[in-house]
Amino acid sequence: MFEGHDTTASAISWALYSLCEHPEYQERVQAEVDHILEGRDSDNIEWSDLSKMEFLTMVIKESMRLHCPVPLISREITQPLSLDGVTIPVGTPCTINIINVHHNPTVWPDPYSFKPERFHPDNMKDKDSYAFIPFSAGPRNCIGQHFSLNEQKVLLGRLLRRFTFTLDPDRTVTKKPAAVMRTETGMWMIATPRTPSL
Ligand code: HEM
Repeated sequence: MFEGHDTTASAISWALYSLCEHPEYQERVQAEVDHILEGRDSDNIEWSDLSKMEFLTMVIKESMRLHCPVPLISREITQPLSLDGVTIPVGTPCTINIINVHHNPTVWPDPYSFKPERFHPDNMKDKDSYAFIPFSAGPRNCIGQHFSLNEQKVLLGRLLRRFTFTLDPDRTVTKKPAAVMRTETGMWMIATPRTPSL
């Protein structure tokens, strides 16, 4: 359940949260989805639509950078590791804090701001491949990452086609890092139906 369900549920929730905080980006995603579905008699998102969701993809990645659906992962040192003159012995537990990696200001300027443009391919071409590791990296990285990205695109695309989301002003959203990034008391939103042209 952790890998296949909770992670993607967290990613989708936090992406919607950021889109509530930035209505201009929410409108841009809606315009992209409306454009893709324009003139069709169904809101079904087809396989061939997924690659056209360029801005939504940037939103999803920026949200996973900012909110880190999996906040940290653990490993154990299997061979002596020399780091800045210190040798770390075999058997040492090692935590890779994904939140810190994703908020390093030398790699991600203004790291606490939500800026989907960071993930425009032109802005990513010189980035280190370990700068963005929501799915971990290396031989034991996430086997479901492509599935999850597609699932997020379908879910968010369909939700934003039908509704505009705003945060409930009476409920504060507070992050609670756990095995996945949760909230202290839930993430309350208001979904207002919209009427895009079919
Ligand atoms: C936003 C969604 C997801 C995120 C952020 C995510 C993140 C991760 C991370 C960080 C790891 C490495 C864990 C570690 O080394 O301790 C991992 C491993 C794994 N994930 Fe995902 N995951 C997501 C979705 C999925 C989905 C949808 C599936 C299955 C359909 C999946 C299946 C797995 C499996 C089986 C592993 C273990 C791989 C191994 O140890 O070789 N994940 N995931």
